[in-house]
Amino acid sequence: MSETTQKPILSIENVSKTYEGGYKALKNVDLTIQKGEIFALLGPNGAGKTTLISLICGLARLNEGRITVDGHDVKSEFYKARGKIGLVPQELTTDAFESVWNTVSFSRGLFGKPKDPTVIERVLKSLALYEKRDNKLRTLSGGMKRRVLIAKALAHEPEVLFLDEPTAGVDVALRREMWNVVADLRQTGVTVILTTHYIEEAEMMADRIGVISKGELILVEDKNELMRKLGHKELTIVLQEPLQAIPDNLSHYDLQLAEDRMSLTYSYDTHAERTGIATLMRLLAEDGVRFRDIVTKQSSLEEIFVGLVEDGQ
Ligand SMILES: Nc1ncnc2c1ncn2[C@@H]1O[C@H](COP(=O)(O)OP(=O)(O)OP(=O)(O)O)[C@@H](O)[C@H]1O
Repeated sequence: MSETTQKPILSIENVSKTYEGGYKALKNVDLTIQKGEIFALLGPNGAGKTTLISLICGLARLNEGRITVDGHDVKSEFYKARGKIGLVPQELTTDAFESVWNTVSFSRGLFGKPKDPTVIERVLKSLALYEKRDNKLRTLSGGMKRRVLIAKALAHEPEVLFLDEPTAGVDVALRREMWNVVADLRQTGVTVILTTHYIEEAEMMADRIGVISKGELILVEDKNELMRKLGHKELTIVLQEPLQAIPDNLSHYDLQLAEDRMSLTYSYDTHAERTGIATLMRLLAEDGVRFRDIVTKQSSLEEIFVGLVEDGQ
């Protein structure tokens, strides 16, 4: 696809953020996002997700590193950069007695864009809100209110949409509705960056996932690749005597012999119907390989996630 050769819609280079008082909330973050991607920034409370979004949107001061949105530097070309961004907050704070149409039109005006009913109509239709355009906000369901937040953020035709914890504090049904809304946004071509605490939410919505922990972007990976890696575990077989080589009848197993030849490590997929462990043990016994102990361990990625979940509690 030609998209990979295009200039990125968002470029974050070596960005750090130290708050007054000396707290370092972000450390040397590098990230490039291509147009049309749906990207999830996953991390526990306090990891730095909001700080990063605030720097991109100009809500916090950027002192270290560089950020561009569609080629515009967020510091030296703030208005151009900001105009490319739609920011969806968690709560609706606008006038409950205002109509859907007026609320969304007003948001467009805030960015200095001329009135354009065709744009507002398109945005409302894309979010299944057009029928409700004359409704006062207070009469809308929770799901509709959340969609109004997205419509407001899209009214000035941004290139990048930020969703800050789109399903925080919502029930299961509404969470699913939000996932569908984000999936539909893909058709509009807008790039979506969302923050979340939940692995399954990132899995449902995103093409790529970035994991942020204690201010560091510790991992950025294609969603499918990440999920594949996540299901892996390691089984270490501690031997009674050193083994010179892996026996031939075990060559199709993903086995590694330790340097001291005193242990074998087998990497397997926990989601697979058969892990192959029982057969492996039988074949080892047939080969006369005797073992002292067996230890299972999650992959390093799994450890990262377990750590994240524990941190987040
Ligand atoms: N204005 C500020 N001054 C000092 N420290 C701050 C400020 N804003 C945030 N922090 C600290 O920076 C760290 C990162 O906060 P941030 O809000 O970016 O995390 P987060 O990943 O968005 O968390 P959450 O999921 O809870 O929103 C936290 O330890 C927070 O206390």
